[in-house]
Amino acid sequence: MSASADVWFVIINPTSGNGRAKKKWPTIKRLLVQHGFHFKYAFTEYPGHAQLLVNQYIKHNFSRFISVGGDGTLHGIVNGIMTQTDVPFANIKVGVIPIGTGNDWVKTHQIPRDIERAIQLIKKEQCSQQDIGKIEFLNSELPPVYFNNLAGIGFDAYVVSKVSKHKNLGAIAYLLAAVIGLFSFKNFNSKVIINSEEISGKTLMILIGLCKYSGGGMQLTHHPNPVDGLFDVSIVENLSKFEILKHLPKLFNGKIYTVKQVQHLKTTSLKIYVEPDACLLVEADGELVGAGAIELSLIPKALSFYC
Ligand SMILES: Nc1ncnc2c1ncn2[C@@H]1O[C@H](COP(=O)(O)OP(=O)(O)OP(=O)(O)O)[C@@H](O)[C@H]1O
Repeated sequence: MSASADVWFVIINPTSGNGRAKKKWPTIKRLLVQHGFHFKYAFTEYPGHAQLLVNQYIKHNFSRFISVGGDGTLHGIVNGIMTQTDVPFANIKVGVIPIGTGNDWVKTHQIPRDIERAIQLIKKEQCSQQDIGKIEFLNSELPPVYFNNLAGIGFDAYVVSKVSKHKNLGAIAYLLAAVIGLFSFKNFNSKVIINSEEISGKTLMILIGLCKYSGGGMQLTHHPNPVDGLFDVSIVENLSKFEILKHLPKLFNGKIYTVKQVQHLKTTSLKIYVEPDACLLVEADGELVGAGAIELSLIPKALSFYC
């Protein structure tokens, strides 16, 4: 393979946006050529493939990647960069053409949903560095997972496990899965070690945010900032189903901090212990990544994005 730092590598997830990425690829390819990009490309063939492609192509000197897909595709690319040891993370740059279902990460960075405008933005080659989160599983052999948007344990991960069958409905799928999920999810006991403090009790979910939006436009943490070197943590205590439904609009309008059963904290690291038998799922950037107790740490301004 010809190695070149000047050639872009484009990763397309054909399933993103309910198949829209595959349909739109001929248009995207034509626009990339029109805008003067020299690139190689590959379609992901299975979940997890984006990470392997990035691992592999970094070895061949590629340092500029473009994600054509949604938050899950970008998550794979981020993990491909963070799990390789050939090149310093800071030398790799990522652009995004958002064509997924939720497209939550791009909202924080105001990356246009319009394909040509997204390409023009990448073409400007102006980068911003962003904090990246690392999740380590305390009671299993699973490898660490990195995230660029938001991670969570409990109800939100349960929703992620249910959302795929509704994705044909677009971003509303997350809300629908949340409402349906309410009737089968059971709150759990947790212990969070954060800023030398221990917070224990019955919990609905714990969210660890870097960027503002998740779940198709929900705002689940208070004032997250992807460049401040801090996680914005929401510990959502024992809300009943009725209370969740009552507060539903606050998940979208940024007023979650007004709900008294939600504690907000900022930190660079935390540990979350949960009942071992509850088998609580963990999600990162809308992808299911594991289950059980976790430790999270923040890597300041680890990655550069065209935005
Ligand atoms: N060829 C493939 N077949 C099946 N799944 C794939 C394939 N390639 C990638 N995937 C998986 O598809 C999932 C969804 O991708 P992605 O998140 O980009 O799209 P989306 O779900 O439509 O958008 P969003 O996450 O923004 O709502 C990811 O978990 C990814 O690992």
